[in-house]
Amino acid sequence: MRPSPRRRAAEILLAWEAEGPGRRPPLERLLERETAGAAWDPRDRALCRELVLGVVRWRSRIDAAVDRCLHGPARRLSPRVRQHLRVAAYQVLFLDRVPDRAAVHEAVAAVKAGPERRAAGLVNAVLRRLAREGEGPPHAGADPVERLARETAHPAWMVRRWAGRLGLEAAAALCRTNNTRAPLTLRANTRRLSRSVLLDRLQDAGIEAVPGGLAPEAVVLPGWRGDPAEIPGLAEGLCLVQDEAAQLVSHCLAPAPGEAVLDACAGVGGKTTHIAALMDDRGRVAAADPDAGRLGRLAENARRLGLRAVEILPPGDFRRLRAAGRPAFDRILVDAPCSGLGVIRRHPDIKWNRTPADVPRLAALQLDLLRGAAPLLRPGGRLAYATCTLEPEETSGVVRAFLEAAPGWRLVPVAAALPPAARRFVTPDGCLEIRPEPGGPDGFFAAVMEAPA
Ligand SMILES: C[S@@+](CC[C@H](N)C(=O)[O-])C[C@H]1O[C@@H](n2cnc3c(N)ncnc32)[C@H](O)[C@@H]1O
Repeated sequence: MRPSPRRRAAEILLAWEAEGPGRRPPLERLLERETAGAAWDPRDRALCRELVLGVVRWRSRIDAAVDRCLHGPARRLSPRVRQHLRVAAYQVLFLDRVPDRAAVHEAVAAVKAGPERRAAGLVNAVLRRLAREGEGPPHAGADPVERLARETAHPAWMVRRWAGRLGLEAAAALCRTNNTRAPLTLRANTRRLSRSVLLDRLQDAGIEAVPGGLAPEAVVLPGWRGDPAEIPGLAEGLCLVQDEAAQLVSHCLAPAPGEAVLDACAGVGGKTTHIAALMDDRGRVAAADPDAGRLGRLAENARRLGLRAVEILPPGDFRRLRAAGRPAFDRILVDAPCSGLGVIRRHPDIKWNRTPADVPRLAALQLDLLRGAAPLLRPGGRLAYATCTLEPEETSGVVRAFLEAAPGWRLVPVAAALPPAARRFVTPDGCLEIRPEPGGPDGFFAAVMEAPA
């Protein structure tokens, strides 16, 4: 039977919220798993995705609006009913293309068909009132941070952090950008074809495609709303999905053909495969990660892209290589686990999964990983550090702490390795630091350090 995107969206949200903050599975993983299979129509899959991400993006505002129509906190509702209400409320409040009555009808029918059928009348009344009255007056509290947090559906601790560092106006711009749609960006597999040939192919297939403004391999699909798996050429390995900021990180590392490179936190290999392509697939790119599932996907990606220089190490922490007496690497990339506060636009679940304690905890792990990578580098080798966050503790703070305890090491300015258009994101001390802007790349940080010769 054809799955219902609205009902499945509510089920995905229910599964995501079953755990508390910090323990919830990444929403992207749930979405992939729950919308896989031939029974799904690509448009239904895209709608389910839109609903899940939209509800999570606007979660606190949706809840406030529902509570107002409920005359009481939504907490008294069963978790399943609450998710059906949220999915319908998102459509009523934020999705113009869906008629309100269709959204209300579907939610009421879904509740009627489930174990809490007695709540169907309440769901109907709440959603009809919401459709009639909208969200109601905006929050009028005195604290500007609280007001901004409510308006943009962010946790107050995050907004306070940004407002304290950047000022209220810049924090507001960042929060608003986080609620915009991120562009879908591809990286041309330059082992197979040039960016201009990829652009021609996409345009011939009737897809709006433009060259990215920052990375030389980047192609942006501004109007793409469907399932990325449907992009022509993706399955044949002509390109892969990767944000431009992430593409710039591999350029910062500046690997050369024939070198030995370690991608210490390789994940699914977005950067591993880029590094191999930048090396003309000559030399060796060893990929390490503790997560066996991600390494399995990396193997598929490398095969699809036709890259032979990629060598996938058995799952585990790369620091064990030291005891195994592996030969030294010319370059190492530590694309470390981080709070991800620079990629909220793509992963709105990060807003509700993170806690303030994550930032110092992750900063300590990042410093450990850098210190563990340093002995694996040859004298004069280069160590690149990257995170998709802009929190100073996880970016410049880690680099500073590393360099303070590493005599003879120096920071290598990344500008020379970057295309001219990307140099506006280089900080005075030579690191890459991108703050998300509407339509632009993700938030990212990268620094390159050189070992003493
Ligand atoms: C930011 S992601 C890497 C993304 C990847 N480089 C890419 O471009 O697709 C961080 C990775 O670090 C891995 N990781 C987590 N803990 C780690 C550890 N202690 N040592 C090494 N890697 C770790 C995670 O499994 C995750 O895949």
